[in-house]
Order: sequence, then C-alpha cells, then structure tokens
Amino acid sequence: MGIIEKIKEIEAEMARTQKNKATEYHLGQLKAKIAKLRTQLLEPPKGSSGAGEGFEVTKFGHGRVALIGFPSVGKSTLLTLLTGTHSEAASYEFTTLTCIPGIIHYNDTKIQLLDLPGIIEGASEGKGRGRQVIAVSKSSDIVLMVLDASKSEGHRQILTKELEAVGLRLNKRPPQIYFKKKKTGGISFNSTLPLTHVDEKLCYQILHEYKIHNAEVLFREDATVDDLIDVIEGNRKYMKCVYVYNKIDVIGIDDVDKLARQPNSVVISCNLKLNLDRLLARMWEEMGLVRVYTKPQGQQPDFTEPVVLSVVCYISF
Ligand SMILES: Nc1nc2c(ncn2[C@@H]2O[C@H](COP(=O)(O)OP(=O)(O)OP(=O)(O)O)[C@@H](O)[C@H]2O)c(=O)[nH]1
Ligand SMILES: [K+]
Ligand SMILES: [Mg+2]
Repeated sequence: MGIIEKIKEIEAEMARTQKNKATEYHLGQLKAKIAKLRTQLLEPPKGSSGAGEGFEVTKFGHGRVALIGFPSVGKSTLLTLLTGTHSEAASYEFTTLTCIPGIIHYNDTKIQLLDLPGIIEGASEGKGRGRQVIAVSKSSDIVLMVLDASKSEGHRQILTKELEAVGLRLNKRPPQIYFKKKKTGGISFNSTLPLTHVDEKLCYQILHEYKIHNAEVLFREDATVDDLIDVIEGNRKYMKCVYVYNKIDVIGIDDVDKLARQPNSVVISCNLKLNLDRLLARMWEEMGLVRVYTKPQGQQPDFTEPVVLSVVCYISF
C-alpha cells in the first residue's frame, strides 16, 4: 500500500470513530500516524535535487512573496500588473506551468514576487504541480493566496488544508510548548497552566508513537494534540498569508463588502486596477520590513539605498 492510501485509510478510520473522552487517545495516536506519513510524503524522491525543473528560481531582493491559488484566479495577470514582468494570462486553466519571478519596487525596497502554476485539491499528495508549488511557497517570506471572488468561499479552506497538510501554518504562531529529547531519564511532563485538551497519558501516547521515551515537555499554553504533534515533527513553517480576492468587478457590492471583512483579506480587481495600492501596502505590512538609512560621517544620509531588515518575529514567553 502506498503512503497516500495509508493516509486515506487512517482518515477514514478517524471519520468512523466517534469523538469522546474514551476515543480521545486513539484519535490522538491516529493523528500522529498521519503526521508521520505526511512527513514521509514530503521527502524528495531519491536522486532528485529539490525544487524540480522550472522551479529553481534564485532569491532576489529584500523578500520573497509567492502567489498561490486555484487555476485561472488571475495570478499571472496580477504578477504582470505589479512587476511589469510579463507572465502569460489566459482564460484556460493551467496557463502557467513553471515559476515566473518578477520584482516589485516598493518603499525603496525590492520584493521578489513569484507567479506559480494553479494548484488544486490533492496538491499536497502530488496532484498537478502541487509539490513544486508548495516547496516554492515554503521558501518565501509570505504567501498571497489569490482567490476568485465570484467562486465558492470553500476554496480558501481547501487551499489552507492543502498547505497545512505539508506543514505550512498560516497566520498562526508556533505553539508555546517546550520540547526537548533526552538520552535518559524518561518523560517529564509539565504545564504552567491547567490543560483542557491534552493530558499526561495522551502526551505519552503520542511520544510513544514517535518512539520517543526520554524527553522534557512543558506546555506554556492550553495547546491541542495537533500543536503537540507540530512541535514534535519540528518541520512546520509559520507564515503570514494575505487572502487576495480578485475579480471583484464581476460581483455585487454587498458581496465585495462581505469578502473585504474577512480576516487578513484584501479585495482587488486586476481588470479595473482596483485596490492594488492597498494590496501592496498590506503585503509590505505583513512582511515586517524596516528600512535603515545610513549616514556616512560628515555627509548627507543616503536616501536611495536603505539597509533593509526583517523584523517579523514570534515572541515567545
Ligand atoms: N473579470 C476579471 N477577469 C480577470 C481579472 N483578472 C484576471 N482575469 C481573467 O482571468 C483569466 C485567468 O487569468 P490568469 O492571470 O491567466 O490566471 P492564473 O491564476 O495565472 O491562471 P493559471 O496560470 O492557469 O493558474 C484571464 O482570462 C484573465 O483575463 C479581473 O480582475 N477580473
Ligand atoms: K489561466
Ligand atoms: Mg498563471
């Protein structure tokens, strides 16, 4: 049985299992099993050199932003508008087949914007160019998830699920769980506050699934079993994501208003060049870039080439 079939089988078992106190440990164990299989799935095939043909783009500028979305939502149109680099746009799906970089000049900085092929449900399991697209997204600083404002609201959830399946965590901070593997001494389990999702037994069981028998675990927040698995896996990437609803020219004003109120969202129209400045401002904000203008002694400050620092950080307590 292949890895994907194994994942499907466990997911089916989880769906069949009623959620209650008695099944909580078993469900936790199944979650850990799935997480382990997904990690296996992410390992590049033997003999391959990472990203894949057409996806090896050198990093450039002060930050990197990836355009992720279903086919034909307007990613290439947006890249061409924002960077001036032409990326073929057309009304048929999968127009873009590789990674096309462009540069945004904003606030005296250069941001590399990456146009990518559309991804579909099942991308995390390797459907379409999903794996390559996701690998490139992981290499960027933030993600712009481009959505078609006239299509199902469910697309946002489907894509988020695909990205989560490969270890991306959007607009979340790392769980406040201290975890350290040890050589001896067994498991020490502690928390700084009362826990409502995970108890010692469940934690032991998850660690056992990972064949970890010596470790220190300290919960500093009321985290879930999924959080614990994320911390044990250790390969999660926490990224900012801005949801970009394009094509608002084809929907009614009430719907535009509703979408604009969603968290972390910007509504735009490439066709009418609507709200693109707002999108850039939001992107910039989320990247957390700071410009420092240097002033050589006895001379005027250099206002053309700032030193650019990234201050995105997740405060840990
Ligand atoms: N009405 C409307 N159509 C748009 C807008 N932006 C792009 N389109 C159209 O949507 C279609 C798809 O645009 P693309 O830029 O090729 O979309 P894509 O996401 O790059 O597509 P793939 O590369 O196939 O994944 C084209 O026919 C565009 O002209 C917009 O703001 N409004
Ligand atoms: K297209
Ligand atoms: Mg395209």
